[in-house]
Amino acid sequence: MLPTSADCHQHIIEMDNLSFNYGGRDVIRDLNYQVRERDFVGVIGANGAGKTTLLRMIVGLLTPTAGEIRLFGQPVRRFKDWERIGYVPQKNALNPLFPATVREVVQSGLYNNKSLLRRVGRAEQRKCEDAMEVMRITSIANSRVGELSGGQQQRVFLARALINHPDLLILDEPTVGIDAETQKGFFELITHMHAHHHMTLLMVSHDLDMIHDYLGPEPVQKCGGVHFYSRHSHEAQDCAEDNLRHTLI
Ligand SMILES: Nc1ncnc2c1ncn2[C@@H]1O[C@H](COP(=O)(O)OP(=O)(O)OP(=O)(O)O)[C@@H](O)[C@H]1O
Repeated sequence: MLPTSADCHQHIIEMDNLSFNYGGRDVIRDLNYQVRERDFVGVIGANGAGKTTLLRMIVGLLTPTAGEIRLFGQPVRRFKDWERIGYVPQKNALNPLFPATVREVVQSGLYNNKSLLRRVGRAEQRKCEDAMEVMRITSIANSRVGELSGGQQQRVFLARALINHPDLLILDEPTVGIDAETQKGFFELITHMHAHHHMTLLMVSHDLDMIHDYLGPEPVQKCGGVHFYSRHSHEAQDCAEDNLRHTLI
């Protein structure tokens, strides 16, 4: 049977009957949702609805009370390909004495956090310079990251997440504390990466205008107070091509 437009792309994140509670109080209850390759999923909800809790389960920092999450088909607890995923948590406030420079922190994204101060080759330096340029932090490349403002630090962590061109980018309120111009540039960048480079994105945001403009007016799924908005890049065209390939092979 030929794939339909709904199923011709790999599931990147699968959440099956997922629940989480803190001390017996349900935060996420019985969530079933799949993020497919090339989806851009926006997660909206009031403060305390459970959005950060959900992202922390997806990246393996919290264990579900019930149900399962799979990443690229693997249960999270067995998943090893973390370099395929860029994750920027909410509020990365750093100790002012944190010794690394902006450049070193951005470069560390190449090594999945294994070594902050490892030597890098020319191609890797180029990637780092590109990521810093995109996030407009080149002029502070040699500053100690602990001494920067919250918004500047956030841009450093975004550059670090982008440096590897991850297959899946997970962002928890990525533009909080960032000035309007950089915010606009950042949204242009991620929507471009979605539409033209087919990156898969999962983003928690309170920016309803951006979510509605890019992802549409209605959520595709709701779980308690957590609402999911979604848009797929080039769905019809890609799937028509895939169907054709299936027919020809
Ligand atoms: N470690 C914890 N122990 C107990 N309760 C917690 C813990 N962390 C979060 N909570 C509670 O779980 C609920 C969900 O929190 P979560 O941070 O996931 O919400 P959120 O939707 O991301 O909120 P916000 O928009 O404010 O970031 C909140 O009521 C919060 O108080």
